[in-house]
Amino acid sequence: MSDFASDVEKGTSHSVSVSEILAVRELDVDGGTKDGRWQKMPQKLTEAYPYAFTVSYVERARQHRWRCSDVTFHCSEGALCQQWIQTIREQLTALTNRPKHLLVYINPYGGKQQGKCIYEQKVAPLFACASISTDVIVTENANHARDHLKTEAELKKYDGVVCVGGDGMFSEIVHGLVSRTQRDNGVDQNSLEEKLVPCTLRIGIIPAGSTDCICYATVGINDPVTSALHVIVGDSQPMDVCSVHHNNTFLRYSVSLLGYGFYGDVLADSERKRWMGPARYDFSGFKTFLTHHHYEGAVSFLPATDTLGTPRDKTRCRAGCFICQHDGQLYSGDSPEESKTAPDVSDREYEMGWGVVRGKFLAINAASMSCACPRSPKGLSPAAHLADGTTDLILVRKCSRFNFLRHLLRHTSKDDQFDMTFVEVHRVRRFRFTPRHCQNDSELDLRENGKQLFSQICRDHPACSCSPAYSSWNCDGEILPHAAIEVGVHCQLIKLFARGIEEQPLFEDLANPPCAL
Ligand SMILES: CCCCCCCCCCCCC/C=C/[C@@H](O)[C@H](CO)NC(=O)CCCCCCCCCCCCCCC
Ligand SMILES: Nc1ncnc2c1ncn2[C@@H]1O[C@H](COP(=O)(O)OP(=O)(O)OP(=O)(O)O)[C@@H](O)[C@H]1O
Ligand SMILES: [Ca+2]
Repeated sequence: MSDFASDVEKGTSHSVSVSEILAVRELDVDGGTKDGRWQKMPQKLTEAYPYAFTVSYVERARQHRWRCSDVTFHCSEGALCQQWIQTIREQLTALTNRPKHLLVYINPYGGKQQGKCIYEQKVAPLFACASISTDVIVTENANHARDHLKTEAELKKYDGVVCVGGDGMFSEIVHGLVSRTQRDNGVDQNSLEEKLVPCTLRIGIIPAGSTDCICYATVGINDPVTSALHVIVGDSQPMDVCSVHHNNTFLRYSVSLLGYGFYGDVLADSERKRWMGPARYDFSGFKTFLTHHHYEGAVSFLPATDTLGTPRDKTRCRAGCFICQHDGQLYSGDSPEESKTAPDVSDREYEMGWGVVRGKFLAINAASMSCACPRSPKGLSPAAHLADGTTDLILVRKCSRFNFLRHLLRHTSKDDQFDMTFVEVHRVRRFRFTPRHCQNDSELDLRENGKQLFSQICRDHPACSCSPAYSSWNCDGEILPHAAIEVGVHCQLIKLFARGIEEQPLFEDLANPPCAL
């Protein structure tokens, strides 16, 4: 290496794994790169080493943030410089997991309405630097991306689909891709017993929404540059998907939260206040907390008795998670065949052993992943796993406002939100909810009439303590049209351009090195 000088200070060594190199580009002797970028170089250096190339690579910063950094190598011989560039390019080409052509959907109205600007300023230049070509669609209405993926998109052309937006936009992509995959494979989504076919295309999320909880749980932060870099290096994170049915009819898919009672009411109220932006959830949350409605019904569930983890574990789902690598299964040997026997919702042997809980509930939540977000850094179910084939069913029984507030507050501290007499949590593969007053198919009419009646009464008598008979299900931020639902978890149905949250203790130490004498 004596013919080279790097612009990394002499004496410090720095190694970057090829898998985290984003691109390599040649520099002109005058300091300009062949791709038009310009870089200032000291004159002495250019005289001694007139040839140079720059390597762009992933650098880790605080709180799971990734940044694109450059290091330039100067060289005295042109042929040697070319050889290095060529070799690095060959190494990068050999990385087959990296996407080359992506389909990008931008929601211009999500979150703070910054989607387009975020993509153009922060993400597109990185994709270009990594030689990724894109077809970009700015959505014109809700469900544009879902319907395009479902029916029109020429999926064979792409190595992945990227959405710029929030959890709602991600949900559109999931619905489009999963439905398309089932249709192409002749699978009927209406049957809860059918084993769904996993999607082959990976999904990237460039966060530009209000909650971005999928990004938090899969990357550790909602930062557009970090997410773009995870796409470029071709990361892959499998994820469970819940299917939600009503009377053997498919309603929706869910990947994060299915919430009835508190979170359903917060969402229903907040939808009318979209103009407030992300603050609508805090406003409606406060209002819903004060109304303190409870709902009566029965929850039946199939516990995941054969699973490796529990919702009260201290360990967390992190990059390379052992539990997710084994589909959450307890298995006795190392044979790959054995580890592939993950039960899906279609397995009949699991028909036995259902549990039932009846009562009055303030909230019924099913968290398929932690649902960590800035409002609750550890999430609704801190020990939930991204890809173990289960969801954590959290039942919060009717209790005083004071106790419910204590429970909510624990989502923001280290204290255990499940360690309360009125809260129970079960790790399940499947569950059903039947509201108390639901007896026949006219539930929806009853629900709508009942809701209107009660909301009228409560508007007229704001201080009254009556609770309406029905709440709504919050399904990843969308309201479901039915209260009675049946839910099944489909293990690892989709894959994201992510790797799970990386443990970071080493970085924190390096960033604040101890003083040397
Ligand atoms: C006292 C403070 C307690 C704070 C407790 C906060 C717990 C927050 C847990 C958030 C869980 C988010 C789950 C993610 C669901 C997403 O699929 C979905 C789509 O993006 N987002 C929402 O539905 C958006 C749901 C947003 C829900 C926000 C709830 C805010 C509650 C505020 C309660 C205030 C009580 C104050 C009493 C003085
Ligand atoms: N062009 C559009 N016009 C109106 N709505 C759209 C458009 N494109 C997408 N949508 C819808 O906007 C909804 C909200 O978008 P998105 O998820 O990006 O932001 P958000 O709701 O602010 O964030 P979060 O879901 O994280 O809370 C989605 O459900 C999506 O279906
Ligand atoms: Ca899960």
